[in-house]
Amino acid sequence: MEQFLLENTERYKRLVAAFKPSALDKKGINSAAASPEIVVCTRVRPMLEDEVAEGFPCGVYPRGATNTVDLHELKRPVRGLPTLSSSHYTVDRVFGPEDSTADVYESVVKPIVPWAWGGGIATVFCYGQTASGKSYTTAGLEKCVAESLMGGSLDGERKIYISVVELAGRTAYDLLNERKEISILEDSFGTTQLAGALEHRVANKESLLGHIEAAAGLRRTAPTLKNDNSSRSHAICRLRFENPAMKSAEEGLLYLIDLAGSEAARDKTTHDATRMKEAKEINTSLSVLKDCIRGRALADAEFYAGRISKAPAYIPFRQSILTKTLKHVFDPTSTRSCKTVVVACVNPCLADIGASKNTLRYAEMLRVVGPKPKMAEYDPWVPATWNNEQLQSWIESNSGQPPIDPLLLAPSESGLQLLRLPIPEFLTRCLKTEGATPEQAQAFQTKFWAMHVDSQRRSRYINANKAAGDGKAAAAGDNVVSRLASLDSSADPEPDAGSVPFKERIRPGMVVRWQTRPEYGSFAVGGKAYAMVMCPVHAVGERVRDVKGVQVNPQSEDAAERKGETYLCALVTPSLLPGSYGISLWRQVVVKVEDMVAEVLMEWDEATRYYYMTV
Ligand SMILES: Nc1ncnc2c1ncn2[C@@H]1O[C@H](COP(=O)(O)OP(=O)(O)OP(=O)(O)O)[C@@H](O)[C@H]1O
Repeated sequence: MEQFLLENTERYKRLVAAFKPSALDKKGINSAAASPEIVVCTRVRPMLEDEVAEGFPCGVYPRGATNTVDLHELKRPVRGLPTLSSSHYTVDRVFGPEDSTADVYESVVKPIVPWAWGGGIATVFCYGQTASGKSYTTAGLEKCVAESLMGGSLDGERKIYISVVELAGRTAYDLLNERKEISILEDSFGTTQLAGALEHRVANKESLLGHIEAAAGLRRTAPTLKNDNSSRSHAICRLRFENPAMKSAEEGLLYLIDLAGSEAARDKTTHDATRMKEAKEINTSLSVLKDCIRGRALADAEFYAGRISKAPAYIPFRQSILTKTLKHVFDPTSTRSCKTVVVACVNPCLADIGASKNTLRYAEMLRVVGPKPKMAEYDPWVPATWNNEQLQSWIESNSGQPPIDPLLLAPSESGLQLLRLPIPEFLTRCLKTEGATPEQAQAFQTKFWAMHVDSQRRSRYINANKAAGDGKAAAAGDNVVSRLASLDSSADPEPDAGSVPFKERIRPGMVVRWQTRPEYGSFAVGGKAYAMVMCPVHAVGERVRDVKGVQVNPQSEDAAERKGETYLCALVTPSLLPGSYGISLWRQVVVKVEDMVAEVLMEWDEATRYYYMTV
């Protein structure tokens, strides 16, 4: 084949020069319909000196200022002269041979770094055939990331940790610990852990780049993978950002992934049985990756289109070790917001045109055309329908005291966009308001999310009744579900509650902050104690004892005196998840009204099965 190409180079060049691109069809202009959380771009590297020296022409051409790439193959007909076969591929951004890695970084990667820094998950994949520039691009992007992270331009302080692992077949190795084999495990919370992989804290650019270089060196010189080792394994560089000001908040994650070469399985002539098996595994993992990226993009596109699906989308992330490792990027039940960039690297040399064509096809397939985002009609109970102005006004009047400054929390976001903001970033923005406390920020974030979840539940109920043809129930459902939703919170559901001091409307289920007396001192956590009112002590029988074993209602004169002023309460204590509480129904304490400091609003969260404070 190569001989045929070399013999017809001049003809090929003439045909390419005469090529007239057709007007872009639908696929060339549909970028607005693609998911806003994933950017797919193509990077066509320059021709290398040896490729030029061998006499091969270029076969891949970015089309001017568009997002389209033209690819020209030379076909050998049964009879007659060779002909040109042209195809074009459209992605979100195209980088040509003259674009540097810094250009790629500025355009598509730099915007997602603050996302990870703020507590979100950002992932960059470099995909492509062998020698297309994946490692070159990944290494360059890593340098740019190191500069951004250590340049001081990002908001606040973070502790930065790095780990680098290599996935070869079904085995994972730690590239920062002498290539020790490690396990990819799912813990009891469903989080994927790189069990045994070392994580190194990095405090400056040099140490970060030092670790990256050490990992790259180990990948290059792996004894069992001497030749084109990097093309046969995936390398995952994971940066984790811990926010010391928000210890319980979710950590930000930035993944930079140099994928294995995509063409490995086809090159049968140079591969023995082991290599062929390896190649098959690579192809499977890249194919699963494609399905996962598409699945996630589609789920995101549906979210932005305001569609409420009955069940989470099916994303086959468990089908390969690569996507299992990246579970929280792809798991449809994960509540974490992710942004993804795919750089499809292309070797433009005509000798490698078949593999380039596959790379471009793969990239194009990652661009999901989801449902068209349409702004739903404004509903004051559905945050997903709020534009920026409506969101800001809601924040101002629903965020407690002092009100959170809407310009600091949501300067330009719509309700949907704020729902997608990583939680730590939401909290950080709240705390920029003077006088706002971490408890208030947490409670407000929970309130906003609870409202979104309730609005979805309400829509499902109404849709289900509509589908069953019960219009009356659908209409009534609105009220019933609103009332039920309000009863998932400890807030007094009566409309005038706000104007009555809390001590004058104590009721079962009310949660209070209370001043512990010495006998209950150990129940205060971080200086604060919370309890849920159950009933007045005079209402309980003589056998009832409190958490300390002391009789609650001894019918003494003292207790009789305080009839109605002393309550049997259940302890409310912090639970496993950040910001969550549990109610210990059977650990009861006696609380005097005079010791109750303030009413605290708690909400039940079905998903985590814990209670959270609200405002
Ligand atoms: N944008 C570019 N500009 C200049 N040279 C490049 C560019 N991209 C890649 N190269 C060069 O091309 C060669 C192959 O690149 P690289 O090793 O990054 O490919 P790869 O896709 O990672 O290959 P493999 O899968 O075998 O690891 C290298 O010599 C690299 O320096």
